[in-house]
Amino acid sequence: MNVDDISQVTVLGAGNMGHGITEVVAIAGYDVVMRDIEQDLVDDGYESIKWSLEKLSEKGIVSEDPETVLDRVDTEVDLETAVSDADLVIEAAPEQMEIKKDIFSDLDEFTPKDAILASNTSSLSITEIATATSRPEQVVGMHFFNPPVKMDLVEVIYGGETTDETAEATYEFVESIDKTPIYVRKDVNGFVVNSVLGPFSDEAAWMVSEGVADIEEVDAAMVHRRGYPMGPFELSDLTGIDIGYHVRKEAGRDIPPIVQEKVDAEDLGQKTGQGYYDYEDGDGTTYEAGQGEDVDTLRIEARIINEAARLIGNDVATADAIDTGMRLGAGFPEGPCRRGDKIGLDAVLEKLETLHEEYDHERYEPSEHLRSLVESGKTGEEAGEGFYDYGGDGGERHYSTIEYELSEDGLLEVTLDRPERMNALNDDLMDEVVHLLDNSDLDEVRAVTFEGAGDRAFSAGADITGFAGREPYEAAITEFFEVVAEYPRPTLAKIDGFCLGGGHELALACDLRIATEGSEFGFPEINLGLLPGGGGTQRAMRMLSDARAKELVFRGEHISAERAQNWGLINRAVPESEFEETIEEFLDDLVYGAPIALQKAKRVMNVGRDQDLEAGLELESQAFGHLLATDDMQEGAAAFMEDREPEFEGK
Ligand SMILES: C/C=C/C(=O)SCCNC(=O)CCNC(=O)[C@H](O)C(C)(C)COP(=O)(O)OP(=O)(O)OC[C@H]1O[C@@H](n2cnc3c(N)ncnc32)[C@H](O)[C@@H]1OP(=O)(O)O
Repeated sequence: MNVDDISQVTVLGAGNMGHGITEVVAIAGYDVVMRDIEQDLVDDGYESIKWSLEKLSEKGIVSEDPETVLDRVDTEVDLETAVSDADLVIEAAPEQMEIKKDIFSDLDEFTPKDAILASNTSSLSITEIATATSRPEQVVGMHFFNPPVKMDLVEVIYGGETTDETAEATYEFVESIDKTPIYVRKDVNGFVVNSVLGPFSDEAAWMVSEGVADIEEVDAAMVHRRGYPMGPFELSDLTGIDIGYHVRKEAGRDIPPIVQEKVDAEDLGQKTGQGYYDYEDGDGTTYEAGQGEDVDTLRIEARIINEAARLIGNDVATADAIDTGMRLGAGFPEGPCRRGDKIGLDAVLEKLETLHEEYDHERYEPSEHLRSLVESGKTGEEAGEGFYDYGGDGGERHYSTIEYELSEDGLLEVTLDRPERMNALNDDLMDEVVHLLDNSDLDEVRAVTFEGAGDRAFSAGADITGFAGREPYEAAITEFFEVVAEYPRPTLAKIDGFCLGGGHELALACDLRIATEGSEFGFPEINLGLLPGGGGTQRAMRMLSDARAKELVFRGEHISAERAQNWGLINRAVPESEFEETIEEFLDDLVYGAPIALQKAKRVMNVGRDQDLEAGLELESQAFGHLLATDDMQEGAAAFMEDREPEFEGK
């Protein structure tokens, strides 16, 4: 079976995961049967899909109308009828091995022989589930995150017998429903995301149990100093303290005393009203920025990074897969491998060794892979190589927050690739764009486009989670915008969705801007007690009237693409259906236009704008004179005379 053979999908289970997966698959255009054991359950699931589709449609996230999507969803109670035509079955039944095995045994009997049988389990062994069938090579893990409609990640897990063909078809199917798959190549407990997440809460709990920090301090430090979306205790309260407790018990791991205390008292988190924080009489979390200045956050991060290294060393997943998984599945600001490379793997190893010596416990035992990286001098970004290659020793630099492609015609397409954060600009992303542009070969590049990954945003601005703990002297971010603005080739921003704050400033640093009609523009910085610090105040004043520029900056409101076009902030606002075509038309002129003339025109216009007319005219005149002597000018004139398209070579 390969992905093109998949047209009919059945989802087993109409609960939160089941109906969410059904909805995602139907939105992508597949026919889906959603099955549960009782009609009431199926009806509730169907209603939930309907409600959710209406919301997504109101927000413009789903363009088809809800009824059309719902037409692709059938509901069923009888298992045999539900799966008899299925090419792919995704089981999302309760997390009990016996239930799963019964289902898979029935699936083996009722589904077509070549159907792929996937389980959405988050904690059970795929290998064991597969033993209930006579075709374990077609059984695979397909772990969605909750809620499937919002969460972009799906872990594709190999069971002991899963073939590459099955895993690849599943991986490609996940891509076809607009989700991001990562391979988990061995059926390890917790797969990737939960394995790496384990030490986050575990080490925090040991630290508090030992009295080296308190709960609020640890949560504040991890959120406000290290940029995690939640503190470890806050997260445990959300997921349920008993869940982590049972995972440790089943894996035979020691239980930190503070966890044992909470479980004994049945204070299990939000669901019982009381956990590490009080949700019944209190307002939940009580930590604040500024607390936890002395917390040793490396203790927690070293264990996370060590776990990631262990997975890589055991061939469970690549560094890239782990980092993607932790960003998309757990909301980490950056993956543990990338973070480890920044901290320095030698420092991480040293921390683990010190802890190991102090506590003599296996949880601090450095993994073989981490040791071997450090021993071979691959200690991270500063050394030029760690988990990733940073271009040390002539290697090619790995980019983790952007993607790019350079076509043969010379179009360099740059994608801001942090869709889970609306492509917010963090230090890595800005650094990677600067590195890419600084190292590009101008003989090969004729024009550059910037766009955002995903379907929600060009970019929602600078990454707000990275602001905490920043010193004023670290705030100089203009280099990034200036490198874009001064790049000697024409640049074009392809804007589809939110274009805010620093994202808006990036768009303004480009020469041209084309947007879909539904896009929104704004400088919301004022609402954060900031001002646009990436050139926005200055560029807006030069591009717009005073009144309009100040309206944008002072009010912090969004404006529509139509208004942005009327104000002259963007070149075109077009319906989504005309977006790519309009861009093609522009790029045709930029990519095949006379490169030196375009370069000179850009420079003269940018530099001349900030000078008086006389100086500007002087610049223009010098550039004009220079162009008269180029081969391109000869070619342009000859093509005109011969009534043909010119072929400029940039000479
Ligand atoms: C020098 C430059 C300075 C600046 O640029 S300062 C930043 C200026 N920008 C902003 O203030 C915009 C902040 N973002 C928003 O207002 C909203 O988002 C939107 C209106 C863009 C969209 O709202 P909705 O549709 O409700 O989505 P959602 O749940 O808020 O966002 C989805 C995920 O994206 C993360 N995110 C959005 N913008 C940023 C950002 N600028 N920095 C870091 N993360 C951001 C969110 O937190 C969330 O993430 P999760 O799903 O984990 O909760």
